[in-house]
Amino acid sequence: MDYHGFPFPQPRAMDKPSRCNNIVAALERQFSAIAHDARRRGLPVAESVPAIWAPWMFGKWTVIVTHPEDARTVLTQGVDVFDKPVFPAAPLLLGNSNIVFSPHEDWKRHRKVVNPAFRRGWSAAHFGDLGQQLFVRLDDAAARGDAVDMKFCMSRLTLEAIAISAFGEPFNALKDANSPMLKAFEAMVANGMNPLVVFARPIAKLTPMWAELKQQVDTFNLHLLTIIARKEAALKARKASGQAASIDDMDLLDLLVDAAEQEGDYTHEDMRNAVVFFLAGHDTTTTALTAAIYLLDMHPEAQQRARAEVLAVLGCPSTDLSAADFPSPTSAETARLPYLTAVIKEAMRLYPSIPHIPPRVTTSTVTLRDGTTLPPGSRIMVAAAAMQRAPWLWDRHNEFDPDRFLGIDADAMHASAHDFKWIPFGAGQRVCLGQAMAVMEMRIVLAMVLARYEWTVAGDDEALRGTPRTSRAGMVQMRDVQIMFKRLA
Ligand code: HEM
Repeated sequence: MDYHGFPFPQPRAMDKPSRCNNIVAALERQFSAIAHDARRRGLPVAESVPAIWAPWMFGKWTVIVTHPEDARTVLTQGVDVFDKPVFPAAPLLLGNSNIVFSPHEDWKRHRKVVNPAFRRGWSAAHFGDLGQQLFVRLDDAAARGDAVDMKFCMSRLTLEAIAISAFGEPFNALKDANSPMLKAFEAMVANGMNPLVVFARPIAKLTPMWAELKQQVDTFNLHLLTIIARKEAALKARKASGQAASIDDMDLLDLLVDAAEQEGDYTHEDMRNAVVFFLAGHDTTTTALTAAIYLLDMHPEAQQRARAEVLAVLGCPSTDLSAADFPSPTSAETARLPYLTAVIKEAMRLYPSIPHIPPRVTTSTVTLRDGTTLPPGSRIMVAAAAMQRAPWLWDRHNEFDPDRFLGIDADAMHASAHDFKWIPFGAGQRVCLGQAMAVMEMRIVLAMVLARYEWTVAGDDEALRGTPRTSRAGMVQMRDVQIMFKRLA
């Protein structure tokens, strides 16, 4: 079958994403609508998740693949076959050039500068400290018998993780609800990620929200520029005193400042776009952590098994210890938690934070697994969410079963270890840069929570029935997951 940009069935009856609360239901409805439309046109239809289909998205036909072999082709071929197109996601927040959405040529510049910060590993103690800060909130809620909004708590924690680990500056997101940096960030993101702003900018520009958003971006940038100015002054002072700055002592923002200082082709504007790291690493990790906590309640035997593994590694710390004295796993200890790691992988399989890997565009003619030929300039996306729940790829595809990952090297988070059917972090050259950070953060925080509490889901009705609400648009976010924590005896 040849694809020249028009003969694919347009899923006219497709649900509008904004009306779907649940990603599984949304995907099922989308696929059945597409299948119905294709059958009406006499086209062959796969009986479950289609391996390839092409809806009309953002003003263009977009080929979507859900077969692991096609995923491998799309994500691992070089720039001479696939590139990332300029994808104007949240341009007001991210500017026109950034590491996540820029095409190859521009991306290389960004990646070269930030690579060292992500290569040298992360401080387990930082994440342990965040776990202790989280305990203060959870202890308090447990003592009062209050439910905790899990997404809210995890969202604060993951924001703080990036602020400290990558930028060396706390937001105080867990400690201080009125932290200026936190408030500026949350206000900016709420408007900046609004579907109207992301998908229908010309209309958004006509609304008061646009002016408000511009104001919020300015406020956040001002905070960021203040930090940058401090870093620049420190760098200059260090150089003036003849001390060479070692890359090992520099955080992500130090590296960006240094690159801008050395001029080259790295600019102040690029540096300010560092906000992309907050956006890339914050909601994504929040969803994975919230999903894991939720699923561990719905499956008490898995919660107990994960806890037993953690306690064996941590040596059964007394639950009477204060939050500040509670131990956290070291980096080496996190590598001894295979079952917990399998739980994280299974949570990310069922609720991938990024359901469709950002689009690629063909730079030469490409033939897909079933013989479909795509001419240069075709837009294509890999549907991670659909693939990770496809019944023809997974046994009991909608069930939570961490054991399915135990036969695989526990640390293997790359797609090739899973034959490309598990790809929550993407794959190939543009694979998630923050993967190692996110995995370490999730293992440490979940291990600490398991060692101090047991928990149950409280409300809402859909969550109690096993289908927590998830938000729409481009990312999966868990909503209304209310949890009651109880300190372990
Ligand atoms: C569970 C957490 C996370 C998930 C599921 C996730 C997922 C992803 C995915 C699917 C991509 C796109 C890959 C592609 O286009 O092929 C990506 C890219 C990226 N992520 Fe993550 N991410 C997570 C956490 C983080 C964190 C904590 C950071 C940094 C603080 C981060 C930074 C990035 C960056 C910089 C890119 C662009 C990489 C490039 O193109 O060179 N991510 N992530």
